[in-house]
Amino acid sequence: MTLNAGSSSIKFAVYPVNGDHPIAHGQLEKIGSDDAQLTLHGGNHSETRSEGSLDHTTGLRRILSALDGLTQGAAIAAVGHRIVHGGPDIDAPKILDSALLDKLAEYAPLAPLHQPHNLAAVHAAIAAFPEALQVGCFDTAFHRHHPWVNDTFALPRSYYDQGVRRYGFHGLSYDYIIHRLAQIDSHAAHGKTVVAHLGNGASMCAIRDGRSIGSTMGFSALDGLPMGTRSGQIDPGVLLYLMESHGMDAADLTDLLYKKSGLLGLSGLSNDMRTLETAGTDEAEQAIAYFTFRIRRELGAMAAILGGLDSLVFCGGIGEHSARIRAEVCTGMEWLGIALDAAANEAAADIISNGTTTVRVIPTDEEAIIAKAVRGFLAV
Ligand SMILES: Nc1ncnc2c1ncn2[C@@H]1O[C@H](COP(=O)(O)OP(=O)(O)O)[C@@H](O)[C@H]1O
Ligand SMILES: CC(=O)OP(=O)(O)O
Ligand SMILES: [Mg+2]
Repeated sequence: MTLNAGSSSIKFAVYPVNGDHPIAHGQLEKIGSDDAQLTLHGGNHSETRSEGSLDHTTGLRRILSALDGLTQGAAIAAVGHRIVHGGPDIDAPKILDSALLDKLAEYAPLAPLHQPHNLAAVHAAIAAFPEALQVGCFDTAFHRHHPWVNDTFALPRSYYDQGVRRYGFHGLSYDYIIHRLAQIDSHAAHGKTVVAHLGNGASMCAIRDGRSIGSTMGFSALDGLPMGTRSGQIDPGVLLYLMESHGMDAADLTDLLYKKSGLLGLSGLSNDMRTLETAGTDEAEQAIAYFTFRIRRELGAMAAILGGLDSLVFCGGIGEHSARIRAEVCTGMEWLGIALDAAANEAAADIISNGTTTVRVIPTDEEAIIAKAVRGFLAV
């Protein structure tokens, strides 16, 4: 079984121990809204149902009971978990024992929208499947060998030694995409690639010869692009000002930056791109304009650190499904060798650019990369 708790979703799948096609899979989306949707697929059965308003904990309980029905009580040999933060040392999947779980709990303040839910899922899985192996797969692991200049901040060196580093996230998604790109076009997978993972959380990754050399996310999953409810990059002077002049403390800033900013804050309406694209208000349009502006800006920066660009890949809920956002990101990027093919983009075709830089849409599959890691531990 794989469990992948994102900020607004829980994705899940059940695989046979020695096969890479899930026997059941699905997702609970729009957690935190009053209209969460649970989609289930398994055998001949497919359904989407409204779950109303629920949190991650209740959502996980409903998922486990729905899966029980779909898998007809099949024994669960192992559960693979997406864990957003693995800290400075972890660069590969790990068996989750109690010492490691205690260590991972210490990183919860660094990823408050994710780490507590990821660890709650581990404890729920231990309770539900006490005999199963529990495996952690880390969003940070793919980025752990960044060049030093991209791993540090310009603070006194002791902070780096204490773990104040640029970690980067969405690593399971990037790992999957680069594996998939290697299957589609092995030459491209060895080249200079930028992957834009645009979901409720959004980041971009600069990949050279299959390895991450830069991420727009940094110490936390707040940095870089604006997101559903997160600010993205912000001048730290703003935070000092808010503390000094508005009397805000750490809890106020956490709430502001993680839960009230980004697309939600700018639009005053929603964190959900589908809602913003159809809203038609000036504020919703400005939120979309800021989102795509920051993606283009980071794309230029990443092409600079890569020394050029061979491939741009879109993935994540927005990257995979919004032709409009892909078009707005690509507009004006001819100088980078991108020439959008509008019809191919509308159709979300494999290749959507006619220029020297290949632009692709590749649906990401964090579950597949988790399941692969788990199979490694089961030695099948
Ligand atoms: N057809 C669509 N058009 C535009 N945006 C979409 C579409 N489908 C999903 N999205 C957006 O994808 C985002 C969720 O992405 P996802 O990767 O599932 O989230 P999470 O970061 O929680 O894993 C939401 O903003 C949602 O509106
Ligand atoms: C790290 C992160 O932002 O994850 P998600 O996109 O699933 O919220
Ligand atoms: Mg996600």
